Amino acid sequence: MSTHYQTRYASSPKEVKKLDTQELRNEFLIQGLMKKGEINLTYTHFDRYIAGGAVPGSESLKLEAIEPLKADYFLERRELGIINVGSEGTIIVDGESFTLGYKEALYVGRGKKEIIFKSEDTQNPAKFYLNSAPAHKGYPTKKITRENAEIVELGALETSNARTINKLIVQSVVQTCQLQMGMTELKTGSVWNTMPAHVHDRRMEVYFYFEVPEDQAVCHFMGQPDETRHVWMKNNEAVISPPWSIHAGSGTSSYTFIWGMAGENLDYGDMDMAAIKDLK
Ligand SMILES: O=C[C@H](O)[C@@H](O)CC(=O)C(=O)O
Ligand SMILES: [Zn+2]
Repeated sequence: MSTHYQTRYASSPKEVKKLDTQELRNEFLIQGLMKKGEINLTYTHFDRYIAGGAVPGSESLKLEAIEPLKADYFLERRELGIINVGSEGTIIVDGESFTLGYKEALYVGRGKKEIIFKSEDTQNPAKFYLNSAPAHKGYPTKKITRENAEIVELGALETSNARTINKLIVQSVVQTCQLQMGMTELKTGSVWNTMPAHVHDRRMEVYFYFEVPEDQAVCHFMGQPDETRHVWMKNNEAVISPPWSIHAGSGTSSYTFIWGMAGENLDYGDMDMAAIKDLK
């Protein structure tokens, strides 16, 4: 078995308020997603969202149904979003091949039985970042690149938050049940993401940081707007954002991250903004 998983239970703002640094990290930080020759998943009890990574080495990797799904195959009652953050690789969905270059995405709908991951060059493997949510219906598989993504420029260099939001798996681009995913790239010299910050109690979210230089870090902010906490993060680490929490970050350099969310609606713009001056 090359598919591994860990479980995270959901927590309330009341308990999170009392956590120390390590306890906070144990609840929300996800490390070790990208291990060569393995699939590493985290099953969260926030909207039963799964986040993880698949890094096929010399052998291809098959996505197996992990025990908590109690399913014959992974996508029996789920949908899947994949973004490649490594070298070129191929995903074979019930015999149909989709090759993903760097930063390209694939949506796979409910009901697809066999998902296989392969790297083109096993020395420089593909790194597939995976998000999955429960699904009520099977929608067609679709590859998404920059050409068919919805791209929005936000922020300014003056406020250190100039960034490009690449909406990849969103309702204007591909039909999904509840999954939404995209990638935000910080402009050189800009370090703040998702600032001004927001919450959306209707949806949970997971951030996966990459293109963080080896000797740099991203300080991720979470918590209710008037009760924030921070989690220091390295390259290729993810962090769970409960639906009641802000999710924003500031880096010691520019970086890129993937956001993914699920819950009550598919409305990306449905956010409750937290004014910067009100943050505590
Ligand atoms: O709910 C949406 C997500 O938090 C992100 O898309 C926000 C983001 O990438 C940014 O502002 O930099
Ligand atoms: Zn958000």
